[in-house]
Amino acid sequence: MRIGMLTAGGDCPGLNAVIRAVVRTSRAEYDTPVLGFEDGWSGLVDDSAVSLYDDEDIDRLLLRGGTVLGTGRLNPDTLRDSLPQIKRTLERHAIDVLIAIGGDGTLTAANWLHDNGVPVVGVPKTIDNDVAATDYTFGFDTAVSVAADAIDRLHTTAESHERVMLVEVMGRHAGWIALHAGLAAGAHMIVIPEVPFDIDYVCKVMKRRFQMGENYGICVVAEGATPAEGSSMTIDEGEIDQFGHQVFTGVANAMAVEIKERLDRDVRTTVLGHTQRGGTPTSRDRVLATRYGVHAAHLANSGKHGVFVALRGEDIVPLPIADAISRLKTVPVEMYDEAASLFG
Ligand SMILES: Nc1ncnc2c1ncn2[C@@H]1O[C@H](COP(=O)(O)OP(=O)(O)OP(=O)(O)O)[C@@H](O)[C@H]1O
Ligand SMILES: O=P(O)(O)OC[C@H]1O[C@](O)(CO)[C@@H](O)[C@@H]1O
Ligand SMILES: [Mg+2]
Repeated sequence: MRIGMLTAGGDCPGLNAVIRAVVRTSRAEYDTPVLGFEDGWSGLVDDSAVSLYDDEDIDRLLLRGGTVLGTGRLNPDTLRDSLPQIKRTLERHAIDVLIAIGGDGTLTAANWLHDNGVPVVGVPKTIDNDVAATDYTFGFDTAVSVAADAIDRLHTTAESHERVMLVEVMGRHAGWIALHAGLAAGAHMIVIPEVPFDIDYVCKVMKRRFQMGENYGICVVAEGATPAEGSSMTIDEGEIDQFGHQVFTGVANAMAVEIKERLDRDVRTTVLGHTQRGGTPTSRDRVLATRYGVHAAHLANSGKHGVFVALRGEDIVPLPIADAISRLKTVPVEMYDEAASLFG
């Protein structure tokens, strides 16, 4: 038995903890060698591989952010056209099963490989927390903690300068980071992709704060938020990049211009960007990533394929990869409405 492993899509804290857990479990309990493919799916297409040993270096990966295997995105058509090369790479290294660690996109590719006769086990990662059928993906807790810490710090400077502060966080289609970080740090307004916003309403919420005697306001905005149809604001739609993702044009900055004009207040924007994906994982993410890695290793070593590891309550369970990609897990409107009770 030989295991192949790769990380694909955006990086996130906890990827190295999965790698460590897979290697340690496979070597210690099954004496199975693990080979890493570098830089996402490209490593499999171009045969860029590295042996992973159960040594001190691997053990110390628990705390380290990013991924020692490297990651990246590859045009989905290029990937699909490369099936013969991928199969050749796997045969060359006598790989019996591939562990693919990634988000909805990576798991879509993993499922396609499985349908094409490649044994695959999936591990759900992403700061976006948008993978269906699992309660949480690792990376999310760290991203929320980074964003909440940043918002905490903005309260005092916003108050000192009597400003409206817009904080743009990641979240292409799902507003999980915005919702959780906004709630955790007491934001006065939260805007998410699932609920198109009305800029007049955002201004009304901020204005009400000033009328009540407060002198500042904080609004958290997910990068993928869009104005409601027919509302009095539009934003430029970015093009689709070579990996199939829309390029964002800066929704928070666009909102800032509108808010400044309408409220005649000082407005500032903070875009947290990739700080949310960097650095050491929180304890919660270390534990989740480690548990995912241990379970993925057991599944791979016992010949269970076409499944991914999912967190359901306190348990890690194997589910068909198809369940993970059946839909994007977005914030339910009722959950957003809970948060909306605190707006203003
Ligand atoms: N429909 C698809 N068919 C084949 N391959 C795909 C498909 N979707 C994504 N992939 C492959 O998986 C890679 C990673 O996907 P994507 O960029 O969506 O990130 P992800 O895994 O969802 O992680 P994250 O959202 O956290 O960045 C893509 O670059 C592409 O190579
Ligand atoms: O690192 P890149 O390619 O700029 O990707 C950014 C995207 O990746 C994510 O961090 C994870 O999918 C999204 O929240 C964000 O839109
Ligand atoms: Mg994704």
